[in-house]
Amino acid sequence: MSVPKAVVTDIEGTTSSIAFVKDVLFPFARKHLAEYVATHGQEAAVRQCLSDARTLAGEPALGDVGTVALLQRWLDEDRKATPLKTLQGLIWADGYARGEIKGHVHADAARALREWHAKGLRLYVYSSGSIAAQKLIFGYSVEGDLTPVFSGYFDTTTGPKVEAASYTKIAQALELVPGDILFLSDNTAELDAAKQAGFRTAALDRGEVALPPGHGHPVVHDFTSLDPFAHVS
Ligand SMILES: CSCCC(=O)C(=O)COP(=O)(O)O
Ligand SMILES: [Mg+2]
Repeated sequence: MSVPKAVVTDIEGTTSSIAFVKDVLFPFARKHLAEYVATHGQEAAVRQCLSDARTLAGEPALGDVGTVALLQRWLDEDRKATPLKTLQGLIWADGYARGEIKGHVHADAARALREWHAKGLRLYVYSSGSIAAQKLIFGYSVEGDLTPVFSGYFDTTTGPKVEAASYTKIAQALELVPGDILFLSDNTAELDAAKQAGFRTAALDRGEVALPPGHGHPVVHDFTSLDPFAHVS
């Protein structure tokens, strides 16, 4: 099989540790959510998130305090809801800018992404984190600014990561046939959806969570053992 023309990568559990997202990013957003909404609640982007959250919850009459409580519940449940993800990105922006957060990216992922980019492979991100949040984790990363290696970013505004239609949309946006794109993720439901859309896939098993048995995707433990230039699926 030919070399893929593009790689699309997940973040949490793939380029970056699950522990960083769960133990640093999510608690930071939870801690600052109420204060952020109180301070920025009149800004159009924040009002839109609050309104979208109420619509999504089917509770259009909820006040700001009730909406914050709803968003905190969603955060605790790790709901991949676009208004929550957008707000998280806005809150993290302050943390990154103040130097309170540095984005975790595994050294092997940073090294490989830079090498693949230098060799001309087109690289994209598809994460449930908002596009703004994706640019922050890679822009303020412990491995330096990785944003120059990426040609584009996709988030839940393209669609849920567990639906094949989302990957079809990404392939159309990249103007590539799905079989020319390799998708990397630690989540086999996402990999199944990508495979259903015709993408090539590889599962990252970094040992933080067990992959379900019998998923059928090629498995690698880090990016070092992943060579898209020799990839066969
Ligand atoms: C952009 S870093 C925060 C990631 C995040 O919010 C999340 O829900 C993880 O989603 P992923 O699709 O990267 O597993
Ligand atoms: Mg993931």
